[in-house]
Amino acid sequence: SAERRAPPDKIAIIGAGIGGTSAAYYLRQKFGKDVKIDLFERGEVGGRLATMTLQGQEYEAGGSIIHPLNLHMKRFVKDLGLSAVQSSGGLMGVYNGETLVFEESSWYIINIIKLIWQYGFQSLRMHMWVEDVLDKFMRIYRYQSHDYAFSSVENLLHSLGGDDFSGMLNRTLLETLQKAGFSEKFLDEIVAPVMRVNYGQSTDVHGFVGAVSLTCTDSGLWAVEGGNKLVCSGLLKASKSNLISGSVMSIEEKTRTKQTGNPTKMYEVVYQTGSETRSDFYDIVLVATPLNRKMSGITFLNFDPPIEEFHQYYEHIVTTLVKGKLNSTTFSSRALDNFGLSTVLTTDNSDLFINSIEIVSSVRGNNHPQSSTDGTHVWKIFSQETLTKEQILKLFLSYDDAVKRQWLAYPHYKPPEKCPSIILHDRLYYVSGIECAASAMEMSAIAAHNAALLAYHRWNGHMHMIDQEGLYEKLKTEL
Ligand SMILES: Cc1cc2nc3c(=O)[nH]c(=O)nc-3n(C[C@H](O)[C@H](O)[C@H](O)COP(=O)(O)OP(=O)(O)OC[C@H]3O[C@@H](n4cnc5c(N)ncnc54)[C@H](O)[C@@H]3O)c2cc1C
Ligand SMILES: CC(C)=CCC/C(C)=C/CC/C(C)=C/CSC[C@H](N)C(=O)O
Repeated sequence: SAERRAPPDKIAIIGAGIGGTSAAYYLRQKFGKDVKIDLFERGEVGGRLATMTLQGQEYEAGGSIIHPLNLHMKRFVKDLGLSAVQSSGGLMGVYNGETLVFEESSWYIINIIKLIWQYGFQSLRMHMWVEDVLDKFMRIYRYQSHDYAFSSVENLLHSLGGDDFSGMLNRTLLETLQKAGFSEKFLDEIVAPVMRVNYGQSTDVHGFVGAVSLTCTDSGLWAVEGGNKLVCSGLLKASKSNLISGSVMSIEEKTRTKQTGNPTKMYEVVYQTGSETRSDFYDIVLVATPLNRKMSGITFLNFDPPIEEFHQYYEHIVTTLVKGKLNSTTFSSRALDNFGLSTVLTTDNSDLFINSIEIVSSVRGNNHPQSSTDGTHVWKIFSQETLTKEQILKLFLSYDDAVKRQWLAYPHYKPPEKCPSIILHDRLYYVSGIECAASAMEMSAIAAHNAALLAYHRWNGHMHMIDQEGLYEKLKTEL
């Protein structure tokens, strides 16, 4: 077996969302108990996994749903002793600004007949296309369980399914599905609404994020009881990392003399905590927060060549929770008693001021929308802009309370996509670059695992464990 160098003394991770906390977990697994890991967080542990409180109950405000085949998230929940709850399976409709162009039925067989009647076998074909992408995507778990790492997002995707797979970043979902023979009607009425609810965008996103988004039409979606952010606090604790509440301002490489007397290149991390500015030195640094358009306010000082800048902007999305009685006549001619839908998605119509509206349950409920005798529910609305009072009154006959949270939610996807480097500098790694492929909790966990493996192999000179070609064939026969 390959020789191992002494582990690093100190590692810094910037950002305590799911990316940063899972990086801490995997770094601890790889480098062992003696490495000091500092995790910097300027806001709340969880980042985009956060809850909002409405009338004393907490609801997911950011990352909400998890796919049944998101194996890292599944493993975290198990290892941390948390519980999963199934996401509610109410009925969905699609509104185009004038009418409901599609409505689910509570009868499975009626649903199938409706789908075939309206769209032929396109729904089935779409599921087959998505399952094919997902099948290839699942190979990452095998590669990571054998400790293989990738130095770029493109290499990672290429290892999963070759040129066709990494090439999905370069074509729009629309082009991809049109070429596969899907009709305009199906793309407008089914595919586009799914892109709007999940990524606040259109079918102009690239094919890979399109497929990830469409996996949300699978059954068995779930969430973490008590809130998805519990995974982050659990991983932080399990990794025995040291949380530093502060905002990282700059990173610079400097030569330091360690206790051993050897001059060593380290990164100086300067951060603001309360009114104080402090700094500390690290052997390895992982950045687990988007660097796009200076969103995270981190400056890389005196790097030659300079650390690249990432220009792609993040979509502004507003989550609004309203406890009230829906004005169902905004969407259909039916009164509330007869409405029956718990989710309304929307087509890509610029006159619409919402992307979606759905009934939600509190993170401590059993995730079946709390029953209501008077037609009042808690509704979650996604919109590009903050809703005005007039807009809320258009959606609701009456409401008791409303709260909102704004996000720079996920990248604006515009193929062809050139992903950021994972290796920003010798021992400086970028976890969040994976969001160029798709932004989701599981994607951050995969990127974190990859960055931890990459840092470990590069530290120990195990270059054969990085960007290995033909992994699928190589591992197919191994148990
Ligand atoms: C409204 C919404 C709905 C979503 N729904 C889903 C969903 O249903 N399912 C799903 O899988 N995904 C969903 N996502 C996406 C998912 O939430 C994100 O992909 C994921 O949470 C990103 O995690 P992260 O750790 O990579 O980044 P973040 O959670 O953004 O973590 C980065 C952290 O870094 C901190 N930070 C930034 N700059 C500094 C600094 N200078 N110093 C110190 N700390 C800093 C931030 O405060 C933040 O806590 C949704 C996202 C949003 C916004
Ligand atoms: C990575 C793979 C294979 C699957 C992840 C699928 C997934 C859960 C993607 C999340 C997409 C996303 C950003 C959804 C946002 S809105 C979700 C939901 N409708 C809500 O109510 O919050």
